[in-house]
Amino acid sequence: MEANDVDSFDEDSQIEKENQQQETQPVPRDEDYDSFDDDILIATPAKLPVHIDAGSKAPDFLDEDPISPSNASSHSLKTEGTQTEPVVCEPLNVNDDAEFSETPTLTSPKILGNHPTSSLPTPSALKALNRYFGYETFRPLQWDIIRGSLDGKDQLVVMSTGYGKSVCFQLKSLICGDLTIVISPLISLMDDQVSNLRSNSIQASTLNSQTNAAEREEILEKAQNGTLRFLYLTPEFIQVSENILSSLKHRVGLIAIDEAHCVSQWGHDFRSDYRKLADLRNIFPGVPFMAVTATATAQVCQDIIKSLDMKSAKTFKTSFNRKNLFLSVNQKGSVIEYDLRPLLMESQTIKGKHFGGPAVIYCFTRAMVTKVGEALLKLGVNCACYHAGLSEKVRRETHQGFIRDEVSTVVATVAFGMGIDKPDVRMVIHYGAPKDIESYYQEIGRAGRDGKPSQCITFFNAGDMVKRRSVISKEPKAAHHLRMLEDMEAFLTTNECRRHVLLCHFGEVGMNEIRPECCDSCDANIARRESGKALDVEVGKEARIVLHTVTKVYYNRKGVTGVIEFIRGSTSQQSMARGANAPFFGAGAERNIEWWKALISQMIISKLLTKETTSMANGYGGTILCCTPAGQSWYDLKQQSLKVPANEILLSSGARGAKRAAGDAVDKYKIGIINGSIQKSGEEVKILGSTRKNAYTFAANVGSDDRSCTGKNIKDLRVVLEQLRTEEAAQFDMPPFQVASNSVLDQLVAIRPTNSEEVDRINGWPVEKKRLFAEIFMKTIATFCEENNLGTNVSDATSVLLSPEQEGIVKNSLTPSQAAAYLMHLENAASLKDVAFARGISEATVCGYIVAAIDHGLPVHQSALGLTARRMQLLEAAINENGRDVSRLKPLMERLPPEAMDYNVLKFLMRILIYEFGTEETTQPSTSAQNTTGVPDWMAKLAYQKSDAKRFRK
Ligand SMILES: Nc1ncnc2c1ncn2[C@@H]1O[C@H](COP(=O)(O)OP(=O)(O)OP(=O)(O)O)[C@@H](O)[C@H]1O
Repeated sequence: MEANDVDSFDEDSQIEKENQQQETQPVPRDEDYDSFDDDILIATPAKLPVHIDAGSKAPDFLDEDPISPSNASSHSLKTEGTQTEPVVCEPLNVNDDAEFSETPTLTSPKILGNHPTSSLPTPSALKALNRYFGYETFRPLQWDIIRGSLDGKDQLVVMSTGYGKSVCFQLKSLICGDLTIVISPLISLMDDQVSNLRSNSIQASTLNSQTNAAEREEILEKAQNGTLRFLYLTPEFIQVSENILSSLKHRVGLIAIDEAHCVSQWGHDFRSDYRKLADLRNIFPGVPFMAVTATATAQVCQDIIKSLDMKSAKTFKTSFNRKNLFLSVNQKGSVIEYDLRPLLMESQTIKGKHFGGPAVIYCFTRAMVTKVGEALLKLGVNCACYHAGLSEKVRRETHQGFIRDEVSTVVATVAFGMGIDKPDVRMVIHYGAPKDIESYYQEIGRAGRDGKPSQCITFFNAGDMVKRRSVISKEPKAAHHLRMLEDMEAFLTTNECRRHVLLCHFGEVGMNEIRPECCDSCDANIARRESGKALDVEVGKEARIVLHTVTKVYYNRKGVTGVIEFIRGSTSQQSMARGANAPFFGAGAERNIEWWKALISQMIISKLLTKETTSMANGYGGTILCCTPAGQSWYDLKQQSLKVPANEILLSSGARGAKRAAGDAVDKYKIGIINGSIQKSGEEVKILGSTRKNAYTFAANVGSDDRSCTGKNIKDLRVVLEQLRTEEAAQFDMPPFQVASNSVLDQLVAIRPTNSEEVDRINGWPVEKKRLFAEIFMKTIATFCEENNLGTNVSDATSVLLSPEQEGIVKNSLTPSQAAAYLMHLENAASLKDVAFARGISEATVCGYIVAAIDHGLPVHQSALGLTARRMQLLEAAINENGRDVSRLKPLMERLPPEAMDYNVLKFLMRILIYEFGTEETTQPSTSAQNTTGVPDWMAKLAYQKSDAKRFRK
């Protein structure tokens, strides 16, 4: 194949340069990339003397028989609803005997008899959950999985990131008092988990290349005498430690394989030593395996089961959907600062600017890590870099600094992937296209593991994909990885719901609808729908031209560039314009290259076309555009209609920069928009009423003198408790989130406990943490509340500025998302941007939520939302000029000075007016002259008499 037939990996074709801003950097060298193997340090342990003690120490709280059905039956089923619902819980058919021979081997010392445990959580299990994790209930599937391990079964657990896999494999030893071996890929990850367990007084250790001989002996002693509950090992360590492991065989009750997708060659992080883990069955016959991962397709699941020899394994799966993550994609510009600055919070802490909380920025190469790090330092962000080219010491410091909140942002290669066990990461940014869709899912999985809203933003341009392809094409299993990259590209370029594209990769369907708080595509579609713009574009005729060119002109052997050149009648492709092809040559000349590229992207997403990799005569790799079987059958069946999701490019005429049309063909191929502008003459219009029916009251005017609590001092209390958490963490040498999670802080602020009964109501604070820290937190709360005249020991501190009637409206008339965003605004006088950051959603979505609150007459903060008297007066004038027609925002916006108003402010002011004056519906557009008598009194007065504001209280 000739070089000019395909889209080259190594240089962008002329046509692309013409239309896209691409990075001009050369394709990076191999050593510029990090694989997570870089983080592993392997050691061959010395042979050690082995002591075996027969007794096993059960935990002191274990005062009941953990498996007694009679105990279990006295308890109701306790499972907590969470962000992701389980979707599958059945055996996978790997081979014919996979479903059978479910016989727990009784040689295992810790398998609890041959009778199955109760289907309800036992008292001892609930007690352990509460004591060590601070929770009262299991999340769906957790108990089923723990039960399976108590019954000695092999299990594969595929649970979304942040769901609570650790509880699944940690509870067995805490109930039974035996030892769980946890196999984990990274030393840093093991260290974090061990430190977390120890901070809850659980005996846990790790053996790796960095453990010295004396420590090793001590750890083995504890493992053998039954004191140790968890021993974390890397798969590489296991390969060289048969003697050590054999010495523990009477103690081990469970083998947990964390990040089990590393077992599979079809996973995104294959590790050859993971594949040898089935050998452990010879050392620990009958001990159950629990393989856990957050990212596994059906193919990877089957591979794990086969490779680990888990013939009768049950597979548990939850949905891959992480509802609290907002997904968005931005075009990457040429100046890093310009791209990242808008994401920074306006306020800054003493430690500098930040992205609304801890953030991780992933880059493709080490060089890019350095550049982004430098850009952030210039912007005043307290950040650190992490990649495998840095020394072990520097990496460890960065990691520790991040989990201890000393640096807010880490800029990293994928070497900083699975090893981040920090629950409160608020933003994950990919600066450059991610490697593939599974790596992307794993990396964004670091965000919001505490369940709170968090953002995942990718910056990319077409050049990134070219570079990615170039690197992947040299890797083993290139075809498989290129397919995963293709799914990544579909995610990045889609106009449909991005979550839908992501979940489809993992075989989860049914998410393809427009939802708020989901992704930027959904937001754009919501805005499009609200403003009456088209959601779909009819591109049937153009799609036929593309398919004809791909299949009949080039026989699936041409890149995107060449295909578009032919369609647009470029002289470089003139030689192909013969015979039957002549009318199609130049048939799309009236549209520009960008438009055709957007169409081809949509056709790839719709699976009518695909990109395939090929090698060119010059030795380089490249991609060609091929018709899929679905595309071929659409074409053969002479289909004329194809609707694809609209975007701004496809909705535009695409005429900019278009070349001269060749022949008459052009006129035949006109684009058709399905949904046009909504309002046409004679349609229903809304006229603003002329008399005020309700008086709207702003938050500043709502009485609070007689209330003990305001949004401001609640916010201050939160800051005081955060500071206390940092001080305590430093004193106990642990990360702040281990002292108290953000959710615990939220509850402390809401309840403001000053006695142990109230402290006990706090969910997610383990007993040991309460023992260590509750007293100091209670003292600080009591002092603060006294000084600020705040009530203590209350359960609901949310409705601080509202009357009981308004509280009822918030609870009953707003959706939970609307209520949460609205209360955040109300209690903190937070701007749209602040709320959007805090909740990890777009400003447009927050705007919609606050509009819903205004529609119910709930107060908002004027200054936080930019609702000035001048703006209201301008709007009033524009409404009058528009015949008091308030059905559409656009005509009003056009009458306003551009610098005076934005759409969000316009929406708020308009809804306040509608709340006050109501609307009259008519089919006759009003032609009445200006009517200035309708200017609301409150706004006119506010402009001149601020002190008069109280008059407008309810
Ligand atoms: N039953 C429960 N109730 C409430 N919270 C829980 C429960 N079980 C676990 N969690 C919390 O969920 C969060 C995530 O748990 P965990 O670290 O085990 O996630 P994970 O599934 O291992 O995620 P990842 O794949 O990202 O490492 C933790 O904050 C944990 O305390």
